[in-house]
Amino acid sequence: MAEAAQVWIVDDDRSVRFVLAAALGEAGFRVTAFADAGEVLDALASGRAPDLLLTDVRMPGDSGLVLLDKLKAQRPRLPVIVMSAHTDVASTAGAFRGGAQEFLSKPFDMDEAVALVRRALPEQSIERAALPAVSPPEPAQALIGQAPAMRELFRAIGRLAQVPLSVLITGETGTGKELVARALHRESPRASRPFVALNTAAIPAELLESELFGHEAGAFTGAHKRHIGRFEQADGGTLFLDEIGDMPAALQTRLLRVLAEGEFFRVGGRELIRVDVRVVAATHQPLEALVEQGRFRADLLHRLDVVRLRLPPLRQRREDIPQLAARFLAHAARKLGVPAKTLSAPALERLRAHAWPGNVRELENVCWRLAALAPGDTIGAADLALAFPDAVATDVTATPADWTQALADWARERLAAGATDLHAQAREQLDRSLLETALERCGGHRGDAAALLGLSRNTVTRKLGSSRKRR
Ligand SMILES: Nc1ncnc2c1ncn2[C@@H]1O[C@H](COP(=O)(O)OP(=O)(O)OP(=O)(O)O)[C@@H](O)[C@H]1O
Repeated sequence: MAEAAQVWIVDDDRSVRFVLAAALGEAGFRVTAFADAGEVLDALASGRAPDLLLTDVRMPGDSGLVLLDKLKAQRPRLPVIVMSAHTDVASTAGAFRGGAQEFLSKPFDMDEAVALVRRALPEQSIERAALPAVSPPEPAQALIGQAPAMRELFRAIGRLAQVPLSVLITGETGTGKELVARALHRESPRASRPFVALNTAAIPAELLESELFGHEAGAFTGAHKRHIGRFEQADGGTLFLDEIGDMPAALQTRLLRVLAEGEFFRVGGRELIRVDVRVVAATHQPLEALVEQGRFRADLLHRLDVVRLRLPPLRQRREDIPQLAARFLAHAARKLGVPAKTLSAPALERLRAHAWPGNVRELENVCWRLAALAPGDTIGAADLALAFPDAVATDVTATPADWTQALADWARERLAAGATDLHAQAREQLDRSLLETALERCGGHRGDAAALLGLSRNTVTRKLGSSRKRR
């Protein structure tokens, strides 16, 4: 039987201990609360240990930061979340420098606190916390992939995690770039230090510099307090820069310098900050093309792109769809508290045929909708309409964009060349491709091929006859 992850809370405020313990207990964690640092050290000395510890800063006796120091000396890999109403520099920067995984400012929202605990826990313990004892072990965020390209990728992650080289991850949106970056971190000697992610495209250009490098109080209008940037937060760990192609030019120059020198000033600051950060960048854009257009610095590309990992789009690894869908359906059912559903063979076949412009994220969303909306235990092909709400996507067997485009190009060319029999030609080719593919899949069995295509056996026989005659 899998055990829930152990979370320890240290706070001298009894009401904080109470509400946190209740929320975390409800989320499936086993929680022990302590009123001061001394109690925690005693418990550790007696051989007990948590999977994660949440500590207040100001407490009678040892402060949370002193406790953090002592804990890190004994258990360097233990994730610690420091919480405080004092979001001043001494507390936040001290917490991160001391090796805290996260900082939680009080007062906090309980959902936020639970989410932070989930994020900070090592994957294995999340798995233990999130799963009811009867479920098969299934890591919440593990990368799934049987396709050859994915297996090759996993091997590369294993090798690359050990060396501190910069990695550039490329792939369409939703292919799992962030998951790969997290895996690189988790498997690396930096695993006990923070993984910090920043989506360059999601932050307004004027705030990006201070988000990355921090700022001093009064550095600009509105900068009331000192702010510790992502580079500093990630010290000793990994900084994941998503959508790096969207970084403004001036900041590219600054980033390049910081990567070369490993040190920087906060915005408006005079203190030179040195950090040890492994940068993993990701992009869905062709950076070489951006370099040619003068929108991305070639020297920055070379610095980030020491090793490149390419994530194939889902439509090029359709063999992974059944396993991914099963995982997402099971996960969604657990989270929604509904019975787990499975996909019928025709439904799965249709999912395999879909073009997946949104890749794994799109599949994940579809599975969540099916888990919530499909009426029975088995999801039939007709139920898929529930998960593809807009008109274009409703029919998941709709022609994939790549060949309709090719067809349109072909038609344009032929029409320009004066052809007048396009429809007959295209239809014959369409019939032939569909029939051959379906027959190949069914080992030549016409009845099965007809069922797969949604045609009668007689129609298939007739079409085969006419297509053979014409060839
Ligand atoms: N191979 C995989 N196995 C399991 N889950 C995956 C896999 N790839 C992606 N996912 C899931 O799909 C979703 C999208 O993945 P992720 O955010 O890593 O993609 P991304 O390429 O970084 O997207 P974007 O380019 O939009 O930032 C996440 O919920 C992730 O957990």
